[in-house]
Amino acid sequence: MAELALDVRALNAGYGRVPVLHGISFAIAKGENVGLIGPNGHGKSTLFRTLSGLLRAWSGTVTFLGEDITNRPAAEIVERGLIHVPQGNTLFPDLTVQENLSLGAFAKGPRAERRRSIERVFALFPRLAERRGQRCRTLSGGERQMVAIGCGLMGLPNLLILDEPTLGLSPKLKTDLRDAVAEIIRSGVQTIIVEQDPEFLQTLATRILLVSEGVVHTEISGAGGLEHKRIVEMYFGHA
Ligand SMILES: Nc1ncnc2c1ncn2[C@@H]1O[C@H](COP(=O)(O)OP(=O)(O)OP(=O)(O)O)[C@@H](O)[C@H]1O
Repeated sequence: MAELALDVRALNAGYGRVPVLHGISFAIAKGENVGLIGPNGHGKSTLFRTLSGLLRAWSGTVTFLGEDITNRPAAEIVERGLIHVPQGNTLFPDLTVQENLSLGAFAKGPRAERRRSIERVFALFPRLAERRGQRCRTLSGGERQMVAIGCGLMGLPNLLILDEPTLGLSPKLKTDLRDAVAEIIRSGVQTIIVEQDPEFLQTLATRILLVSEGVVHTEISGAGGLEHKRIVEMYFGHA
């Protein structure tokens, strides 16, 4: 069996007494880029919160690069290179683009690389280089999303989790973002991407998991790209 980047086994978690993840299991090999789709409210974000130490697992295990990280502190999980860019606006609104990016490199290893990493983010998103001194509250939605992904990259991820990166973006910005994520993957960063738009995942993911009712319901894979029709069939039951 291929060496695993991430191995999630029988994971249960939820809020208060309400379960959301119902024993979810899946494994991701090193180098694989995986897409995750599924109906709203079926536990995708909850899964990522649990993987990244923001929510306690009730039972089950999460193994990352061969080490058990179940319920480890979030800061430790980030230092190990499992970095989650959550959905929505999570930037510090009164800090500038550059200040927000710098905070993404708070851990010791990434801190030493901070200057180089910022230049890499600016090369990837030239719009941010032009706006490096601008407060994040005045950025457009698309620019904020770029800063959020940039913050994730500043932490030097081994595995970068992007939770609905295209939410609210225009078709043109979606295309630009897809090109940027493709570039991130080419640079050697493995990704898991949650996305409602199958076209966005088509060229980026080599495997797509459908998460429904807190478990992996079904999956499809395709070397060298996934057929749009197969993704739509998986999602809706027909093309
Ligand atoms: N902080 C919270 N407290 C209580 N319930 C929550 C909390 N966050 C999420 N939930 C509930 O957990 C369930 C799963 O939510 P989650 O955000 O994981 O879904 P999702 O699949 O990511 O959905 P979406 O695609 O809409 O982002 C939903 O019923 C949601 O209302």
